[in-house]
Formats: sequence, structure tokens, C-alpha cells
Amino acid sequence: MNILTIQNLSKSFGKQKIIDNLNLSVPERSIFGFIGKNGAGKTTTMKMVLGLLQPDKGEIHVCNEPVCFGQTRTNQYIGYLPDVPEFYNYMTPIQYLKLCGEVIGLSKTEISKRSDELLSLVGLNGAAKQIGGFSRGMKQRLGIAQALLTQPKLLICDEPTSALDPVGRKEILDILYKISKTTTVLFSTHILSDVERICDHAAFLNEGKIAVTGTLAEIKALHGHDSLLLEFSADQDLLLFKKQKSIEPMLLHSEENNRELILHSRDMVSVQKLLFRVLAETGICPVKIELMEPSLESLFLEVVR
Ligand SMILES: Nc1ncnc2c1ncn2[C@@H]1O[C@H](COP(=O)(O)OP(=O)(O)OP(=O)(O)O)[C@@H](O)[C@H]1O
Repeated sequence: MNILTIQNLSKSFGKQKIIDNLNLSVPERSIFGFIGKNGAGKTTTMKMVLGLLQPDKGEIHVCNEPVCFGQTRTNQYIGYLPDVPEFYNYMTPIQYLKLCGEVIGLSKTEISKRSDELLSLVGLNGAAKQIGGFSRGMKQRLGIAQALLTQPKLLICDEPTSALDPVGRKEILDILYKISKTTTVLFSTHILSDVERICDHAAFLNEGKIAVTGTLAEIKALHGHDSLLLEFSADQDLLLFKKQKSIEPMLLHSEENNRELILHSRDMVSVQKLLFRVLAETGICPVKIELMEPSLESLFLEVVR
């Protein structure tokens, strides 16, 4: 079952069309990477899912219920972490979660139990200092705890890792992965390695549409290609190799970096067969030949090229 479906969604700001007939399905219990470059329209899409922004056209369903602009009914299923969460800086985490729990009408016992569980989940149990003194990573972690207070079915996070250092990023990714065992997680990002690290599903947003979507394995199988890295011990070997033109028609493209050459092809078996013939004929002996798996990064660059 899909926890979120978006059909034929469009949104313009003035004359600028940001979202253009977008279709997207997020399966229940998935951890879903919503990928797009800066300004692609990720936040705009999320705001429409939350009913905070009015679409020009299209339908959104959360847990099979229609999302209506200006109404919060479907938000009972959603926990949301904005890209820059705001807090009362003079409060401690426990005071802040208590306040949030009271606002949403939880009992004292529930507030105390949920706060303990959630602060422990995000590694902030025992953090007694005021939120104003928190690092960005700690604020993101507290934001996740707050978003989970209502025990949502779907957690939506807007670029939760983009402003963090590698340690902070890893902490957030580990937490999101843990949460995904019980809650569907959708997060937007332009950091492809984060998606490869924890997501099982992804979608690439490009020019207002979903260019590619599916499980990571499906995306790589359908849209990916293999790459072969060759490293030469001397510049003249690389030059001599580049003069051999027989492989070129089989390549999508190639990249050169010092004495390394990366060949991209959809038919790497044929490339390899020919390559070994060329190497035998020319006497060139690369110091390294390595088959590289398709990466989300190379796929994304092809899509947005
Ligand atoms: N309220 C608004 N009025 C006018 N233009 C807007 C508004 N909100 C967003 N935009 C524009 O829409 C485009 C998409 O913005 P959005 O914030 O959705 O992108 P994003 O993919 O989340 O980008 P980023 O990764 O930089 O956060 C941008 O060009 C932005 O300037």
C-alpha cells in the first residue's frame, strides 16, 4: 500500500512553473529519498503535501485520504521536520517536548513516557542545557523527536542533513534508519550518498517532474550503466590508448582524471572483450582495471544534464 500518492500535481509562482504534472507514490514502510538539486521544488512539494500551499492542479492522498489546502486533517498521520527547525532557545529539550505534548493534548503520563523514549531515540536523553546552546545536529535531532511526538505514520524531513558535518549527518541518518523500522520516512536531499546509505526507494525531481523513481535496485537496473576504470602508469600509455578508436562507438562517454580513464557503457561485457584485445595488440598494460557499480550520483547527473 502507498502511504502517500501524488497525482498530476502542478504549481507555479507567478510565471515560473515549479511543479509540472508531478506523479509520485511512497510505499508504506519505505525509507524514501526525494532527490533534487537546489531550487528543484522539493520544499514546495512537501508544503503541498502538508496542506500549507495550494496546488494549481492535482491530487494528493495521505493514508488514502485527500489532502485539502488549509486543512490539517491528514496531518494527523504526518510528522514534519522543516529544513531549519525553530525552537524556544531558553527551554531544555524535555521542557520543549512537554510544551509540544500539552499543545497537542497528550496526558502528563504520555508526555513523560514519550519524551523519555524519543529523547533516548535521538540521543538527547540527559541533555539538560538550553536549546540555544545546541549544535545544528542536536537541533535536528530534537526536531525529529518533536515530529515523532504524535506517533505519525509518515515522517517527512526537509533536507535533514544538508547543513551538517559528516558526524552530524551520520547521526541523523542512523536515527532515520532506526525510525524506518516502524514509520515510513520521506526525506528530501541533494546528497546522493545519504540516499545510497539508508534508502530503499528514491525519486529524482527534475524540471518539475519525477524523472526516475522506484527501489534503488530498480533505478540502477533500469537507468544505470556500468563504468570501467583504467589507471595507466605513464602518460604515453594513456595517450596511446586514447588513439585506439575501436572502443569509442560502444561508450556513452568517458572521463579523464590524471592517468585514470573511466569508460561508461550500457554494454560493458562487449567493451571488456574489445578492451583486452586492444591491450594485447598495443602492449599497453594498465596498473588497474576496475569495474564500477552504477552510482546514484552518476545517474542523477545524467538525468539533470
Ligand atoms: N512563495 C514563493 N514565491 C515565489 N517563489 C517561490 C516561493 N517558494 C519557492 N519559490 C521558488 O520556487 C523554486 C523552488 O523552491 P523550493 O524551495 O521548493 O526548492 P527546493 O528543491 O526545496 O530547493 P533547496 O534544495 O534549495 O531547498 C525556487 O526557485 C524558489 O525560489
